Amino acid sequence: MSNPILQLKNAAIYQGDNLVLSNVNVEMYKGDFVYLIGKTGTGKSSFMKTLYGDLPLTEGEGQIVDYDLKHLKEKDIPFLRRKLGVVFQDFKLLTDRTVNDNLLFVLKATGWKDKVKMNARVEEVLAKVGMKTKGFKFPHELSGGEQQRVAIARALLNDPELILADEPTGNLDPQTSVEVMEVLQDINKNGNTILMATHDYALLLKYPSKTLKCDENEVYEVVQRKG
Ligand SMILES: Nc1ncnc2c1ncn2[C@@H]1O[C@H](COP(=O)(O)OP(=O)(O)OP(=O)(O)O)[C@@H](O)[C@H]1O
Repeated sequence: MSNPILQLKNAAIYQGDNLVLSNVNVEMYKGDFVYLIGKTGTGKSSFMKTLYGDLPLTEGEGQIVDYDLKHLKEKDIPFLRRKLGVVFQDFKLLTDRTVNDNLLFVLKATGWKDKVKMNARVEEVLAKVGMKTKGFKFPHELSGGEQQRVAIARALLNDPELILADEPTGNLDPQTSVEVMEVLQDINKNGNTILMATHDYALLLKYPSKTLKCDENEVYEVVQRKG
């Protein structure tokens, strides 16, 4: 088997001095789609934040896309994040510019220079999420589901080895959640690896996949019952 994209061994997740999760052992491989579930406050976001370098890993071992989380330096974080695509519940689009400019902004910030290639890449990722014709719109001219598609397109720009989606459907109605989930399923089928935190059990039942649960300061795999 190839090397894991994500591997945590006996890791502990802290918020400041507060232990949120202990003894975390998780592995993910290329092409996996893994859910992270758990009640509110059980540590899903803290887990995600540790993976993208927003919280330090101080106990246990953690490797993610070839970075060692335990010895991650401040200067490594932008480079780590280039290998990850992070999607948030509240989309986090820049409201003062169009969809195209939101995406071009990220490309510029991550070192792209060639305008022709940049425009082509923007068009390519928008096509992947079914938003090719909406690049000229401002975020406020889009529905929540469309904004989340753009956020997913933004996450795809630098061809990430792992997509971390923290409650990506949390602000969306059930029908729109399914549409966004279809996008995530499509990109997973095309080879992208995805870790998705959610408390939307309807989605889990509709799109069953490996599921990790945060509960009582631990993370463990749960086996879904067949419907
Ligand atoms: N910035 C912070 N400083 C201190 N403690 C925090 C902070 N953020 C979260 N916590 C605490 O860490 C624990 C885990 O919170 P976390 O946000 O990771 O849970 P969650 O499962 O993602 O919840 P939700 O589904 O509501 O987002 C909670 O007890 C919370 O109060």
